[in-house]
Amino acid sequence: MTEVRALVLTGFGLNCDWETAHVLALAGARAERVHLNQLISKAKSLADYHILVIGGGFSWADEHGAGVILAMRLKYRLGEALLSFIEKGGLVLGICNGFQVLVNTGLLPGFETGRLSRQVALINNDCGRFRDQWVHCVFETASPCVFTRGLKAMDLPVRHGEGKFFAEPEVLERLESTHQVVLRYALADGRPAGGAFPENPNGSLHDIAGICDPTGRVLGLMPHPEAFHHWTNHPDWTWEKERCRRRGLPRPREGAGVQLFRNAVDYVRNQGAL
Ligand SMILES: NC(=O)CC[C@H](N)C(=O)O
Repeated sequence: MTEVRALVLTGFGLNCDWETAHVLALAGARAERVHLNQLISKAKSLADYHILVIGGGFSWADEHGAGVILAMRLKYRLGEALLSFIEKGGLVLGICNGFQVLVNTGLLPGFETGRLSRQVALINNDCGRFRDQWVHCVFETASPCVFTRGLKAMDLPVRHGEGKFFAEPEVLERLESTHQVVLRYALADGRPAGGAFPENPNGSLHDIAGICDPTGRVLGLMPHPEAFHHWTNHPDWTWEKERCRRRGLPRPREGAGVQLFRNAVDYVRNQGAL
């Protein structure tokens, strides 16, 4: 089978690229860490990949707002290449700082295809502090998102200072009606958090933790699926071990976050895009 090629962006303070490349490899892709300047100088081309991941970190130290400067670099130096990558069926995943970047470029929510203008924002957490914790996430099954097909719920870590999802009421309404809301922060029983802290760690409107574009091929989310690649990453893993022992069940094969990347790899394979 021909390989699925994923580009993991690096440089200027992005700092989750090794984990992200690792989990993409677990999911069956050939992942390559590529510096932003390699793309800008044309030493590397987006057109040679199927999946682009902009991961977490502190690009340009969050100056001028998290993800703003990287978004401007991408928009003005690689805007056309990005739009044509998406139009031709490429997948884009923005995790945390990467989500902030996608929002600041306008690629998310991407209402007007082919236009790069911002429509929503990720702003300072309501609690006024950086939050580093695990959250319960529930997925919207009606969403067109290709990364989250078949997913219902999972716990994932968040670590951010600017994660509050904000949009004007009419934009929120549009996101809801087009099912572009992909995942929400939830209570332990799976109901959306209803703004409750700390289940909703930042005060995001509608408990929104991630959205996609109308095609479902561009996803951005604040939680870090790459940081739940092994089942022992979860803070309750010793409980899980005991539960499996008592019930005679096998231990989990991997962390729940891997499935999101496997869905992307499977999507590329099934599209025959190879
Ligand atoms: N983990 C991250 O990517 C953090 C994103 C950004 N630096 C923030 O604090 O909001």
